[in-house]
Amino acid sequence: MGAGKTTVGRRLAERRQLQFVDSDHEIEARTGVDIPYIFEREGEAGFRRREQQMIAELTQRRGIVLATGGGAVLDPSNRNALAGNGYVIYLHASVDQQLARTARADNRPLLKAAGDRRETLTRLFVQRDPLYREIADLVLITDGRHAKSLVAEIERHVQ
Ligand SMILES: Nc1ncnc2c1ncn2[C@@H]1O[C@H](COP(=O)(O)OP(=O)(O)O)[C@@H](O)[C@H]1O
Ligand SMILES: O=C(O)C1=C[C@@H](OP(=O)(O)O)[C@@H](O)[C@H](O)C1
Ligand SMILES: [Mg+2]
Repeated sequence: MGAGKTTVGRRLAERRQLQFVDSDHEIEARTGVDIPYIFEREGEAGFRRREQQMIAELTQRRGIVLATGGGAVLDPSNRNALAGNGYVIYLHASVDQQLARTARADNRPLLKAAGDRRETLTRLFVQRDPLYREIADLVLITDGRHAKSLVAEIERHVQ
């Protein structure tokens, strides 16, 4: 969360004239409600089921830039679908950077729940970082870097 998947993904798609798809936005469009509402009604497990279905579907499309939610990497079938169908970029961000980038938004239920945000992000980072590395074709350190420069670096790698 706050690594810049949605922001960098959208800019990359614009630059390459590809369609941009964000799995969270697709889930919201399909259900007609927002992510916090899904967490409220169905819990995280319900959201993960929807996310898994959506990623299975979206990874069958070609010629798109797909941004996932930060927790999609937890599910082995998501990891297989992503690694098997696309070029996977891990946008790495430190917990400090994530805290700064997510400070204002209130649309991330895992960060709104009771408890210390730093502790939550640290726990998620420890759990997820190895899983991202397992499937990444490219790892980019995003701390202190503008989206524009990250997009330029991705373009250099994929060309
Ligand atoms: N490289 C960056 N530098 C500065 N701010 C960024 C960068 N990438 C994203 N942001 C900002 O951080 C916030 C979270 O970015 P977002 O793209 O939603 O992250 P994610 O989808 O990975 O959770 C947004 O307000 C966005 O404008
Ligand atoms: O890290 C997570 O588990 C989540 C990240 C969110 O997406 P972003 O990573 O785009 O914020 C969204 O899918 C949901 O709130 C759960
Ligand atoms: Mg996002």
